[in-house]
Amino acid sequence: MLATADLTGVILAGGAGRRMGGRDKGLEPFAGKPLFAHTAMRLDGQVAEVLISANRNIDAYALFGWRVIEDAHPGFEGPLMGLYSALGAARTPWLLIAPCDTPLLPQDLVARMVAGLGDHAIAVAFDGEREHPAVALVRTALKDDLGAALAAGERKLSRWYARHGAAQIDMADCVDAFANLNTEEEKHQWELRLLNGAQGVLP
Ligand SMILES: Nc1nc2c(ncn2[C@@H]2O[C@H](COP(=O)(O)OP(=O)(O)OP(=O)(O)O)[C@@H](O)[C@H]2O)c(=O)[nH]1
Ligand SMILES: [Mg+2]
Repeated sequence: MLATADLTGVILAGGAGRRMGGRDKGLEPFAGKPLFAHTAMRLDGQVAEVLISANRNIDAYALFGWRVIEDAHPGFEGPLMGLYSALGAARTPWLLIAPCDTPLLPQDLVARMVAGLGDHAIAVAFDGEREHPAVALVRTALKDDLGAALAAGERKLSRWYARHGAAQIDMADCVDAFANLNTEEEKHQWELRLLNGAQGVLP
């Protein structure tokens, strides 16, 4: 069984945020703090190190104290590029990625992902209906394999996972945990829901 010391947590915050007016989504205020900090704080303490995968406003992200990793190839190539860059920066044999815009991920995310990994090299979260490829546990040794896939044009997380026979981690009991705030409207709706009684969901 993997221990805290074996894991690096990575918050993917390097996207273009097109559906949020092109703004840096991770830095958008949400329920009192920047969106990315919700997930980063949740992982902190459950992993050896938290990394922030970002491509803009590096100084603003760095203010929070976590190491910031820029994509190896700039140009908003997608989350697979963020994963590749983080695999190169990690000092542990395993990496757990999570998006910057899912502030409600379960408190015990790390334990759940680790428990369901088995002897796979990748585990991906599953909400009972669909997979969430940006919530995954990945073996750091796959870096070169991913580098070759990227060089061959691959840009889709799920397609690269499929090559390695990823384990599915069933989280059907907490579908709301995967609430994904892509637009200003979604962010607003979730802020209202939390204010109207869902407090306690957030740390
Ligand atoms: N490091 C890195 N992360 C990325 C990149 N593109 C997307 N992501 C992250 O991957 C996760 C899922 O991406 P999306 O929800 O599509 O976010 P986005 O690309 O910023 O938003 P849209 O432009 O509206 O699609 C988010 O946490 C993004 O920050 C990238 O090129 N590099
Ligand atoms: Mg996108």
